[in-house]
Amino acid sequence: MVLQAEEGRLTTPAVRVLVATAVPAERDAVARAFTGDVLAVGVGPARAAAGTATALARAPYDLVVSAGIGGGFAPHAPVGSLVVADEITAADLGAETPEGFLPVTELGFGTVTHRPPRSLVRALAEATGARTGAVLTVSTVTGTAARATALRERHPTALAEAMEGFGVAEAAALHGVPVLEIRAVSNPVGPRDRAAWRIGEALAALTEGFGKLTPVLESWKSA
Ligand SMILES: O=C(O)c1cccc(C(=O)CC[C@H]2O[C@@H](n3cnc4c(=O)[nH]cnc43)[C@H](O)[C@@H]2O)c1
Repeated sequence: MVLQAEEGRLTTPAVRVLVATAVPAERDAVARAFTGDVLAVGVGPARAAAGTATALARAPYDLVVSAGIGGGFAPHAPVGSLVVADEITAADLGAETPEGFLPVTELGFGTVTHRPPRSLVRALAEATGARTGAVLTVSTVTGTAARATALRERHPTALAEAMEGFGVAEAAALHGVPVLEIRAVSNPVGPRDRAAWRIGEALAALTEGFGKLTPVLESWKSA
């Protein structure tokens, strides 16, 4: 490991973190509390993968974080709560069959799940008070109770859904970089009621969570 001279002392270099959000409002909420690189890469897994892969090709990073607001599965992840993913799963990448949904892995292709470093997830949850569980990546925001129930039945540990985590994780995996996903819950997963989304509350929770992140990342890097 290269050592840096800082005020006459030798220190280990800071952990290099890339945070990828979907939209600028999420980027700004993270950047209010966090000094690493924060990029708004766009909405959906494809834009998120492309934007993250481009950033990773330009500079070296130790960790990539997919972050933003998300839908929470009630009652496990209420509005305003923070979720750190112990599993980032593409929930609609596969095939429908008369017998039900088949993930691409059961069709013989690719992957549908990425797992963030367990010790880091645990440490972050302790530091921030976040809940830990699966965060699902969907290309279509869930808009019915039936779909919410089907997703929880298929993914019993799911706490939240969002639209970018799996894309960010695929890009990170291609570059051999560990990944995290952190979501602040703005709305329940279920019947669509966009007017009821508590975006301000969720963005404030995101800022507060990232304010507690840096010491955890520093001790993880040096561990
Ligand atoms: O209108 C605004 O001011 C505003 C500010 C910040 C973010 C937004 C978004 O619309 C972000 C879209 C982003 O949010 C994720 N998301 C949020 N809730 C859900 C959900 O229930 N299911 C899936 N995704 C959700 C998602 O990652 C979107 O990319 C607006």
